Amino acid sequence: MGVEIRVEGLTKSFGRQVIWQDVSLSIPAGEISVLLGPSGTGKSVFLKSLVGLLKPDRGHIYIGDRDLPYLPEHQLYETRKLFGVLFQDGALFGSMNLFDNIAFPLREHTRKTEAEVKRIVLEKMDLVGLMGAEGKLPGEISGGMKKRAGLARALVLDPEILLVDEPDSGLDPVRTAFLNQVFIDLNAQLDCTFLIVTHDINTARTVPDNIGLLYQRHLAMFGPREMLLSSEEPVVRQFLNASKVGPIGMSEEKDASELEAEAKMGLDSGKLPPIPPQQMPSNGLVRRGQHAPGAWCAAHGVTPPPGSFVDELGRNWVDEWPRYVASMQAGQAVGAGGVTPPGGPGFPPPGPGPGGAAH
Ligand SMILES: Nc1ncnc2c1ncn2[C@@H]1O[C@H](COP(=O)(O)OP(=O)(O)OP(=O)(O)O)[C@@H](O)[C@H]1O
Repeated sequence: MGVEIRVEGLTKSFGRQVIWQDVSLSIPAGEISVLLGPSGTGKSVFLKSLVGLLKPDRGHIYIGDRDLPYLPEHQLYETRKLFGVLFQDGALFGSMNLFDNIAFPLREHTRKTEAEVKRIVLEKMDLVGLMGAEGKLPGEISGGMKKRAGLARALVLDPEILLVDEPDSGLDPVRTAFLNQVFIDLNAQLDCTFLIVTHDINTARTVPDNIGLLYQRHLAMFGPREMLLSSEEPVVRQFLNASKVGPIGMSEEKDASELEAEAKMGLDSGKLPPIPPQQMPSNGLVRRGQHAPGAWCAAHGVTPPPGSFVDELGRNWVDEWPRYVASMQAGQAVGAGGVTPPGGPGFPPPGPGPGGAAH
């Protein structure tokens, strides 16, 4: 089922440079969370701290009852086995083919036979859509395939937590969309908590169950996707809508006179854009963290902007969702008499679980 990561009062600096301070949040077990923030706000430092590669100045990172920064070396080593990490470039060994790259952690950290190694590696390669590429070298494959190979390797020890650093870096929008679909499908099939650091606003708006935003050495906000997408908080609003108008400027923060000038010019239309439907697993499985579209807004008395939860075919998924779930529960294949996901493969319907309880 994945495990919860509970962070309390975490602070990190390098020399006199404070990266972030007093960061507290709970990353829910089994769900997908995304961490956003302007460049240089310390997102990668946060990931590295979670996995114990960097030591915070103070604060706690609880995985169950283990407080990671204060574990003795041998317990830290054991606890790290709960994590799979996908680094930006996949971090593959250039001289090894994909099979050996993916098999590496199994051969290093377990006593599995070569037959077992082969079964597990092929299973993970299948999960990320890389069957048939076992013999390729990293230099012979595309950037998207490298990321998927790195992902297969991150999954090979069946982690409870998957940390992903900027999966979209160096990928075109189509490859990014494909990789996002892989994350959604994996999260539906595996018992694993996902934390993805990204700059890609489209990913942040459509993939996660929860969003966090680092800004000016603090965690500006962390919570359910719909909460942040309907937030009027200026930094959150500007970042999630990729707007030039707001407190974030070229050099991270704008001064008061710039903000006043923007306000005078009335550059901000005052309207939030619609909340897009959340991406759905392509195999029709319902993910643990998914909730009925609009459930959070309804539970918290928030009126979503007009057009929220309407797909590009004009269907309102607040209404369509119960029919979709019913067709899944009746065992109908997607599209075969049930409700068809919008846009076909690669852009499945929004989703939540039956009952759609809010966070
Ligand atoms: N090992 C280190 N020693 C000293 N400073 C570091 C170290 N690692 C990171 N930093 C500094 O910490 C700050 C945050 O870096 P980090 O890479 O975490 O930012 P980021 O939010 O991931 O940025 P981006 O979105 O551009 O990747 C930067 O100023 C960086 O130079």
